[in-house]
Amino acid sequence: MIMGEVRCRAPGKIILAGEHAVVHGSAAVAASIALYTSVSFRLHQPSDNDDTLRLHLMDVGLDFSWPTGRIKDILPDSVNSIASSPTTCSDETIKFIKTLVEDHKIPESQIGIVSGVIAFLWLYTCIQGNKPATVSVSSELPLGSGLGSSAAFCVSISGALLALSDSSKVDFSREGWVSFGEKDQLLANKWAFEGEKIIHGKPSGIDNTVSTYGNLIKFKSGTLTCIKSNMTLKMLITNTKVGRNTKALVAGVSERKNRHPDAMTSVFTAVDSISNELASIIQSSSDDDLTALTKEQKVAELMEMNQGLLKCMGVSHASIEMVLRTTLKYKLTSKLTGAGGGGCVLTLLPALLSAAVIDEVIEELEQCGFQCLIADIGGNGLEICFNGR
Ligand SMILES: Nc1ncnc2c1ncn2[C@@H]1O[C@H](COP(=O)(O)OP(=O)(O)O)[C@@H](O)[C@H]1O
Ligand SMILES: C[C@@](O)(CCOP(=O)(O)O)CC(=O)O
Ligand SMILES: [Mg+2]
Repeated sequence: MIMGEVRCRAPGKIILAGEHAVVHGSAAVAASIALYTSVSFRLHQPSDNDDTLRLHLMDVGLDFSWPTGRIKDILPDSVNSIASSPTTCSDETIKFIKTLVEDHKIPESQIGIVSGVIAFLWLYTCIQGNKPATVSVSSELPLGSGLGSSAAFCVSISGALLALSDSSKVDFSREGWVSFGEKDQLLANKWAFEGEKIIHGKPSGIDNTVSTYGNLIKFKSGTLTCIKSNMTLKMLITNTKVGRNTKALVAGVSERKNRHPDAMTSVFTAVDSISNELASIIQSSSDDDLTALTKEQKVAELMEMNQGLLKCMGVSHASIEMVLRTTLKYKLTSKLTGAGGGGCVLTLLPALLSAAVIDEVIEELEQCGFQCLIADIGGNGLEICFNGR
């Protein structure tokens, strides 16, 4: 068994209702999707004769390396952190970490990656100190598209770093991909939230939570409720491929709230009701086909209402509206998912919708330059696999 090497993976997510409003205390409903970010983490052995921390970001083709002495010089305090006590990176420390990232040239077109590298360095130094190692990250998720790549990045990295930390209680004897134990999940989720703070500015915590725990969840003010559902929920995910940045969109909604506090509070309250109703519909057991049909129609209506309110928040986009119009031609309901401003849109695919119609919709959307996918909803969360087995 190789004790200095581990792989972890964490899924992306879709938000069925409540994005943005959840940052302001409303309920939201989210599900994990079967697209994963994977991290391989290997601690260097003395025989490697390599005293550097290496980070390979395969999706963007960027490689970073820092001599461990340089990390210690720049971040003398965080290397004394305790892996079992997640802590927030101060604005001042972010500036110090930036100087480490600036050791490397990042093309202007990939500047969004800087916040991810800062989050990585914060998590790494807090959990592993300044040990030399090689970390590689690759993802099946499109980055910056509303499917929670930032959370999957932070969760998979936190999981891998914690698994090889000095205080790790992870059971190394298990084979294949296995879930984390309850305590390890809790800790990985807390650290991932700290990473998300660096990338999102003011995250609600829903993305890291659904990525850690998987399944279908309701989330409100930091509290997670698992949703048990026997309803078949099939969603088409359309990526408009319009790039956007969650941090800027979240900040934009807060600014709108500051300008119109009463109106925006009412919008958030309405979203709260929508999420709660959606959660109870998908939770309720349906015994006959008629009930299933009614439930589906209600879900569609709630999605439509939520989309209207997201537009009120200022996070829709011409490309999103284009997807809405296109799917409406087929009497299908869509809403943006994640931060909006471009990114991905969900379309509810009713259980009785024929495969031919689905193909037709996809073809029309792809002719607009969008990319469509249908992913399994509500699978596993953070998982670990030990190499050499
Ligand atoms: N696989 C990855 N490799 C490098 N950075 C990543 C990866 N996944 C996520 N990130 C970081 O997360 C950012 C995208 O997060 P965000 O804007 O919240 O969009 P989303 O979470 O919807 O994909 C990227 O710009 C990068 O900083
Ligand atoms: C807009 C928000 O509700 C979800 C953002 O998701 P994503 O980063 O766009 O995948 C922000 C949050 O809840 O932290
Ligand atoms: Mg994100």
